[in-house]
Amino acid sequence: YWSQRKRRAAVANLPGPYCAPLIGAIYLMRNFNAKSFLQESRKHLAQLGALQRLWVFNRLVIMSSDQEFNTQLLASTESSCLVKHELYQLMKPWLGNGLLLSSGRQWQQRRKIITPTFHFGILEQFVEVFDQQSNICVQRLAEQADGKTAFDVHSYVCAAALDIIAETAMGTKIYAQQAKRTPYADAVHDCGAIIAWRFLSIYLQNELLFSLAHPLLKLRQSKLINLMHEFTSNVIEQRRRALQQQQLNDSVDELGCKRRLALLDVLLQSRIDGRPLTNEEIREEVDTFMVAGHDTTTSALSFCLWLISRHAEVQAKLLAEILQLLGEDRSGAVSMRQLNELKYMECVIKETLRLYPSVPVVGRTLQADFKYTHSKFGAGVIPAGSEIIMSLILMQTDANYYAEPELFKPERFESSQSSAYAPFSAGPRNCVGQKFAQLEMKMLLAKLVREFELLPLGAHIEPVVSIVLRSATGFQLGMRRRQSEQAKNL
Ligand code: HEM
Repeated sequence: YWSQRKRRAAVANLPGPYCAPLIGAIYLMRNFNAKSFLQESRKHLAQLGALQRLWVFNRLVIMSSDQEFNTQLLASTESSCLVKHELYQLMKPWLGNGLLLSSGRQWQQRRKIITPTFHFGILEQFVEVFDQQSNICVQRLAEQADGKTAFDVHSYVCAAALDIIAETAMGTKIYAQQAKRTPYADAVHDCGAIIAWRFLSIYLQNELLFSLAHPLLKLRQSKLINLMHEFTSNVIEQRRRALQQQQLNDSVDELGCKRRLALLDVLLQSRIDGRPLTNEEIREEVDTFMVAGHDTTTSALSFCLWLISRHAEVQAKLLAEILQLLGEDRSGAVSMRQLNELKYMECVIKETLRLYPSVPVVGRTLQADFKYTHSKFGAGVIPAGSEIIMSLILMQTDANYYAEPELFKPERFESSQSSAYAPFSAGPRNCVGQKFAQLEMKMLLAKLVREFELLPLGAHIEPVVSIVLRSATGFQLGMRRRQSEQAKNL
């Protein structure tokens, strides 16, 4: 237990904004909304530096886009450093104790059974699904590819990403790309926007005050959550029935190898503390993975396609690599080995996630004192109970870590990688779907760029912070079908 005086003394070495008696720096939040958040945070970074302390009433908050501090905290394996920030609890009615929100023993046990379901061998089985669903995405986009009309690519990518996560991790087809509407994806979008709005307002973070001040919005949030839960319960039910009918768990593939079980199959069969997971526990994970598994990759791919459409030289280099490694035959399946060879594409994806990390900010609440060392501030201790907000987006676009940080230059990743780079977070609570996401994004990008020329048409992006990063103007671009090299030479 630290007295208020000792807590103040512990962080006296760090700069911070003016904090008024009793209320602290709460006045700063009046300028924050989804649109202004990035700009405002950049302003504070420029004024006070990458590592700051501030007080909100008696809460001590450390704001860090500092590479040294973030690296040490994220890498820590102490369980006291692995608990998510209180604000994540706003997502609890939606995601329950799924992997993203849970902590302590519960998180540890679940992470242990879930991590192997994203093992290399399983991902290899998924590549076929990535391939087929990407082909459908290409077919759908062909209708837009008139070479002159700007359109928003987000909903196309989103439907493909939804189909992919459902068919791979959940073993269930949901046909989002064939449907006229995707109510589940719309609900994710709307509910995410409400929660992100609440993140930025102190009084709305309180469940009771939110209900009293905005009863209709609270009702809407509950309805959206019910809709999403119904959807995920259906996915589970479908898979449960399929498992019962076909005994898929014992099945072997055509080479006689035992089929590796995907996430939902494992959840349906696992035992924790000697008992199977309850329906509710399974649904929490399915909710978590359905949303974390499609919304993030949709954001990354949308930004990536938009950036490629605005950088002709990057597009040309990318196309050359795709044609060299995958060839021109668009009917053949693309393998995991081929995807792994697409090294320039890897740089394009990395550079996109540097500028526009799908999860721009992550937060923790320290359960014990955290000791750090810093080249400027020396050795220090952040007291237990402090809240840590780590801005990945500010860290990755800081001129102290990157030359010309605002420019899209995939080549910067060809030689070395800065340690001020963590779009998938790092350490024990890093993204469990990182490899999955990279392969999925490579497949979609390879197919789309091989088939279409991406054209710089329509509005500029306007990044806004929701739970994942979005753009207020959407992701507008044009597309034109490429003629094959052979046809051009005739
Ligand atoms: C471009 C794509 C993606 C990005 C940039 C991304 C980023 C991240 C980040 C930054 C975190 C840490 C969050 C925090 O500390 O609060 C995280 C956690 C997580 N991600 Fe991803 N993610 C991506 C794709 C995926 C995919 C495809 C899946 C599932 C298949 C997934 C599942 C998860 C889960 C379950 C966690 C929580 C892990 C834990 O706390 O143990 N993510 N992701």
